[in-house]
Amino acid sequence: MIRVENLSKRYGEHQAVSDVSFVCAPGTVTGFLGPNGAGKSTTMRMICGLTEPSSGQASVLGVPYRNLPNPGRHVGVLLDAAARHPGRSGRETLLLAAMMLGVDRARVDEVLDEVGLASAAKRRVGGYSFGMRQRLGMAQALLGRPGVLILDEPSSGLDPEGIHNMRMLLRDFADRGGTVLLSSHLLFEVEALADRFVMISGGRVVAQGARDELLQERSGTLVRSAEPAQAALGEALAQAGLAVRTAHASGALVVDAVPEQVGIAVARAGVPLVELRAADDLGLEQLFLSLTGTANAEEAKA
Ligand SMILES: Nc1ncnc2c1ncn2[C@@H]1O[C@H](COP(=O)(O)OP(=O)(O)OP(=O)(O)O)[C@@H](O)[C@H]1O
Repeated sequence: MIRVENLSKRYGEHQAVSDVSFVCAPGTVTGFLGPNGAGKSTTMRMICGLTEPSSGQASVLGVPYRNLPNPGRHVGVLLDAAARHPGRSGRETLLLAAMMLGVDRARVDEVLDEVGLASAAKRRVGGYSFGMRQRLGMAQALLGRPGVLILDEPSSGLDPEGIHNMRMLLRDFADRGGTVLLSSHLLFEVEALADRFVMISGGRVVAQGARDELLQERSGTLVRSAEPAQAALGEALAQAGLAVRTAHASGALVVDAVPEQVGIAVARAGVPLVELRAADDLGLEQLFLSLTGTANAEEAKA
């Protein structure tokens, strides 16, 4: 379990993160999404005790990260894949980490295998590609058999096969009861994997929830009555103060409300319906772009 409560971070005049709150439950993958500069890394660093929040708090497994005894045995963290000693081999890097964590050496070969780095394990990290460093970072995060994973842009630099394998690995991890928080600025990287999404823009959470919740909340309700009752339907919606966003040629209306609100309004007016459902004309990608803006937050700031 990861709990983030009203986290904020100010750098001088710049508010990098504002009042961010969310919870990641065991058995789920949470996709933390936002454009460059949105505040994802800063939030994750605050969760892991690497950046001091200006206000608010975060806990992992019920306590602040810094209070976890031997945190690597509980939480696997991948924040900066580039930060590895270039002169050591991948295997040496992990053997050292295993010694510090107090895990057996056999686990090193297990995780090298899991992330697909076994064949390059004896090569110096300095010669690794960015994607290979990401794999190594992932291996290190998994080393202590943690129950929680906090991963900043873990897919960046990976080839399609690497992305696929990582998705499988993380899905399996969550299905066995693990908690995963992973960030990305690209929706497609996490869309197929995440159970919940936290969307952040300009340091603020602009939406959060499961895919269907997010779409349902914002895409409205499609409602249609048989021809003779169409006027009555329009009146019933107006009386209930529900706005019609789109009127389709078929007579169907898309209303800015959840299906329950529309259902109650038309039932009160006694209007017979032939269709009532969540409108699905808005995809997650469109929602993400509309909420976070297509512009790069760093560029917008400049
Ligand atoms: N140490 C720091 N000092 C000053 N400003 C910082 C610092 N770290 C981050 N920022 C600023 O805070 C904002 C949020 O940055 P952050 O790295 O958290 O965003 P991000 O969503 O992770 O972006 P990216 O996808 O580019 O990594 C940015 O405007 C960034 O310039």
